[in-house]
This record gives sequence, C-alpha cells and structure tokens, in this order.
Amino acid sequence: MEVIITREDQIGELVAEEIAALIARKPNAVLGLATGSSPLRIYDAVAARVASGEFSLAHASAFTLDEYVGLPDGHPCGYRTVIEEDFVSRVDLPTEAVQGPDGGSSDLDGACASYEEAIRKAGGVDLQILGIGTDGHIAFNEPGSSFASRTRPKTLTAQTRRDNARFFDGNIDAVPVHCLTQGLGTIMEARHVVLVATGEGKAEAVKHLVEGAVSAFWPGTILQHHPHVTVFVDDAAASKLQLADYYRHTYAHRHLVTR
Ligand SMILES: N[C@@H]1[C@@H](O)[C@H](O)[C@@H](COP(=O)(O)O)O[C@@H]1O
Repeated sequence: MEVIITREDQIGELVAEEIAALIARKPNAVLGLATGSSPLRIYDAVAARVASGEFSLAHASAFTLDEYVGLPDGHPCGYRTVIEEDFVSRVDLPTEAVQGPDGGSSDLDGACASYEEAIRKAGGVDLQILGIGTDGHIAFNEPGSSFASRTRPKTLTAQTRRDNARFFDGNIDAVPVHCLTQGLGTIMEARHVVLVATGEGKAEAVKHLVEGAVSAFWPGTILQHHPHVTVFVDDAAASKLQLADYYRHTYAHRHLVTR
C-alpha cells in the first residue's frame, strides 16, 4: 500500500495522471467509479484533461460500486444519476458503457449476479476509485462485511445514513435503508485500487485502513492484502497516522525507488 499525503487540490491531478497513463497503454480500459464527495476533484481533473484533448475515454468503459435500493429511476440521489452528472456527462465516455447495480430490480439477488457477470465479461476493473466512509466502509460494505463477499444487497448502518443525509436535504428518513454493493471480494479483484480521503472526519478510518489490524469491523483494511493500492490523503485525513513522516519521506524520494 502506497500512502501519498498531499494537498487536497493536488489529489485530483495526481489521480488524473494515473488514469491518463492507464488510457495511454490501454485505451479500452475498465474504470471503477465511486460516488460521494471524495472523488469529485478527480472527476474535475479528468474532465479538464479530456476537454483539452490530452486523452479520450471514448473506448473505455466503467462500473459503479453501489446503488441505493428503492429510489425511483432518475432520482437525483440515485448513484446512477449522480455518476452521470458528476462525471460521465462531462467526458466522452459513452453513457451506455457505464453500468451500475440495478437497485430498482424486482429480483435483487439476480441483479447482483448479473452485475458480477458483467464485470467478469468486461475482463475486470483496471483502476478502481474508492472513497471511505467514516466507519471504514468501502463501497457500501459496512462493518462486519465478509472479506469474501460479492455484489449483494446490504443494510446501511445508522452512521452511514446520517453521513449521507446531506445529499437528501439533511433528512435521514429519506435515505434508503438498503443498497446493492460490490462485495469486498469483488473490489479486491480490481488491478489497481486508488483510495481518496480528505478531512479530519476521515482520520480515524484512515488510521485503521493503513495502520490498523485487518478486521471485518473496519472493512477497508482488507486492502492491506491487495498488491497494488494507492491511498491519497490530505494532512487532516493523515493526522492520526503514526508513520506520516515516513510516508511523506518515501513519497518525496519516490523517483529513486521502485515499488
Ligand atoms: N457508498 C459511498 C462510498 O462509496 C463512499 O466512499 C462514502 C464516502 O463518501 P464521501 O466521499 O462523500 O465522504 O460514501 C458512500 O457511502
């Protein structure tokens, strides 16, 4: 796991560079997209580079991580709508090349199985963007999620519903109780995982993610077992890391080492 502590406004550019390098060697790359506020600067930076002609996502495809269950089609908080507005509509990635789990299906288990199959058929995810919840969840894999889990229906914790109420005009009762989410086992198959966390509210989750014991209680800790993870954090999110100075030093001398 590589930990990069940098200014929040740098993170978007650094991840956009990773994406540009991926597209240069594989124009039909498969991206894993995350919703939430953490990836927004990445999407801004990628949109600017695509607009300037630096690279194109016309041959790429993408899978989203998760979706609420029970929101009507086109609901502004539905992750399909959010990802379309925050990212897809701003780049040349064709809308039909972006898939998400179908939280409106009458057969939720079947929808999850087809989603797994679609990811498999696409050859798996090349670069997965992730945020992290204050309780350490990744996608919607809440504390206690099995490390072997695949895409499935889950129940959201009260804390996640409270955190996400800000997208529902502050009304926690409007936040669905259930969701569909890629499992931890699914996410672990992405070839490169890029996790972004900023702000003091994420410091505890980041401490567990990077330096804590691997535990289903802090689901993101499974990433310690992944061979290629890059964690981008700002000073506030890094404030509880015991080896923060070491990560800064390593990053400053990155050009001298091979991973
Ligand atoms: N399902 C999403 C996660 O994918 C996201 O990482 C998390 C953090 O969101 P934010 O980046 O807005 O803090 O929120 C939601 O629960």
